[in-house]
Amino acid sequence: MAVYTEVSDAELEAFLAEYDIGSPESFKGIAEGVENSNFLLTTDKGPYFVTLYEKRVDPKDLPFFLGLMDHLAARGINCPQPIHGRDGKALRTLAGRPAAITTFLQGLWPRRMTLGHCGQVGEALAALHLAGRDFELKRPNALSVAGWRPLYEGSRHHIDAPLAAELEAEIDFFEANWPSGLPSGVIHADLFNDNVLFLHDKLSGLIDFYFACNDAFAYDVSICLNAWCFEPDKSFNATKGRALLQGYEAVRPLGDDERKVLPLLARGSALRFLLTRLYDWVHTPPDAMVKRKDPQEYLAKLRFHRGISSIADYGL
Ligand SMILES: Nc1ncnc2c1ncn2[C@@H]1O[C@H](COP(=O)(O)OP(=O)(O)O)[C@@H](O)[C@H]1O
Ligand SMILES: N[C@@H](CCOP(=O)(O)O)C(=O)O
Repeated sequence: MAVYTEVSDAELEAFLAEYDIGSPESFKGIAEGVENSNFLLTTDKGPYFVTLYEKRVDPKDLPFFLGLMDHLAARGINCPQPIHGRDGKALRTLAGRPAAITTFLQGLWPRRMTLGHCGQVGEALAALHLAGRDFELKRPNALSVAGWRPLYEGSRHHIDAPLAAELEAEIDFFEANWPSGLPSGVIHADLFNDNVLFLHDKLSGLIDFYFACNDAFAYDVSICLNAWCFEPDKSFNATKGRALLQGYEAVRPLGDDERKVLPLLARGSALRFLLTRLYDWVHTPPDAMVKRKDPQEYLAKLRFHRGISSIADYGL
């Protein structure tokens, strides 16, 4: 259960008075989620999604995230659209936290990922990359290579020496070999299966833009290959990988420069999620409200990609 902040009736009433979205009928905490407190608000005009931004979201990034959702929604991307109050503002304060209301998207995220999901995710990712090209605000990727060593340093005393040596060698390698000059723009940076909604097997929404930033498009593709194209036994499913890439390239073909470095990027993105999961694993008390995600899953992916030298080796 991840509702960190309780909202009193009086606080909710004062907050909603700023909007023109009808009279509230119910306001329920949403158990899923890790970072923020989320609520389903139903008014006589329909359902809305209310988020109170908790400590891990830097308030200075909120104009980027909310502005991006506005921008993408205006360009036809199915993502939560921030609701603006009568004063024009989408961001205000509720129960002492920065808070916003967005549209509520129908659909469920898939627990089992199919070929059909992978193709649609590829298409949606490319559409997002194209739609974000003229977004004016910028946000550097705080979890790119420069952010990896601090995560490792904060975790190293909790892991065994061989694993520490392996991770340190990976970070040394990437600090010296991270590709630059790739086609870049706004990326989602966390498009995992729990951030994509489907309705009757058709993609109905992309959510959770709170890691979005400016970085290489191909890096975002590599994040999706890792998140969508491995099986529970940790094996890579090349058929799913092909479906994802074909979906992506139907909308935005990858350049030769991007294809060449995809294995390196996939290894890097595996390390990025391994390190954040490891950091959370050792710093989140076992009785905390949130379920910790398994770092081992991403260690296996990292090791897999380390053995790959070209995109053809994946069977793609
Ligand atoms: N705009 C939305 N419309 C409908 N459901 C949503 C919306 N945004 C998020 N959700 C639901 O809430 C859950 C938690 O949202 P998420 O943004 O992933 O939270 P967190 O950032 O706290 O991890 C998602 O798994 C999804 O089911
Ligand atoms: N997708 C990341 C964790 C980020 O959590 P989210 O609920 O905000 O998507 C992972 O799997 O490690």
